[in-house]
Amino acid sequence: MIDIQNVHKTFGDNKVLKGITAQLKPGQNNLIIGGSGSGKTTLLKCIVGLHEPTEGKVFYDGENFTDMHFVERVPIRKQIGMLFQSSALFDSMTVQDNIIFPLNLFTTMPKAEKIDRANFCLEKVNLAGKNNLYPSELSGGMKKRVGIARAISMQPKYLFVDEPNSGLDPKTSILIDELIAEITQEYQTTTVVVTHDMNSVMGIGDHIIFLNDGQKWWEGSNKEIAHTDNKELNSFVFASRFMQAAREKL
Ligand SMILES: Nc1ncnc2c1ncn2[C@@H]1O[C@H](COP(=O)(O)OP(=O)(O)OP(=O)(O)O)[C@@H](O)[C@H]1O
Repeated sequence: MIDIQNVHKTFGDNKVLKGITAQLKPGQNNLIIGGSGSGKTTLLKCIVGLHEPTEGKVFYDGENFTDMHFVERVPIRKQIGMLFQSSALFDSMTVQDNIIFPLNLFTTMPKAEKIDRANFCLEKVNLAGKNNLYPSELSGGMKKRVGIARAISMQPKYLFVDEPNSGLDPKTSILIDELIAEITQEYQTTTVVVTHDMNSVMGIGDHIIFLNDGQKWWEGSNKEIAHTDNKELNSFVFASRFMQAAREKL
C-alpha cells in the first residue's frame, strides 16, 4: 500500500499541491483525475520521488520513502515500474533491449534469463516476436505496449502510468486500459494512473482521486461517480452531452 500523508508541493510562490492525503491499495487501479494544471503529474512525481514534497510524507508499505536518502530508496525503486506519457523508449535500441534495460540496470541476471523475461513480457502485451523491431517501426499503441512491457519487466509491486491513452484511438485506448487492469489483478500491483480519459475512469476506476486546485476534492469508485452531487466533479466528468446522456442510463 502507498500512504500519502498531507503532501504539499510549491514551486516558487505557486502552491500546486495543498495537503493531499490518500491510501493507494494493491490490486486496485488508482486513478488520479482533474483539470489541466490541477497537480496530477506533480502528485505522481512526488509519490515516486521525482519531486520532493515541500511538506508531508509518502510511505511505501509502512516505510517512510520521503525521508530516505537516494541509496536507501533503491530497494523500493526496484519495485516501481513506470510508464510516462511519451512511452520514453530509447529509439536506438530494439524492443527487446528496451525491455531488458531495467534488468541490466538493477540485476545481475544472466542474459538468457533476461531474454526469457523479455519474451514473457512481450507475450503479456500481445507483441510476441517483435523483439528485434525498433521504436520507429511501431505504432503509437505498440509503443505504449512496449512501455508497459518494460514497466513490468522487474515484476513491480507498484506501477505508475501517466496518461496511457494520450494519442491513441478509442479502441486501442480500451485495450491499453484492459491490459493495465489485467496486470493489476494478476500481480496485485498498486497501480496509479494519471488520466484525462473518461472511458478509463468509468472502465477501470476502482479508486478515483479527483484533484481540484491542488486539493483532493473527491474520492470514490467509478460506480459512485455516476451518482455524485459534487459540483466540480460533475462538471469535470460529465462535461460533454454524451457523458450526460450516458449517466442518465447508469
Ligand atoms: N518543475 C516545475 N517547476 C515549476 N512549476 C511546475 C513544475 N511542474 C509543474 N509545475 C506547475 O504545477 C502546476 C501543475 O502542473 P501538473 O503538470 O502537475 O498539472 P496536471 O494536472 O498534470 O496538468 P495536465 O493535465 O495539463 O498535464 C502547473 O501550474 C505547472 O506550471
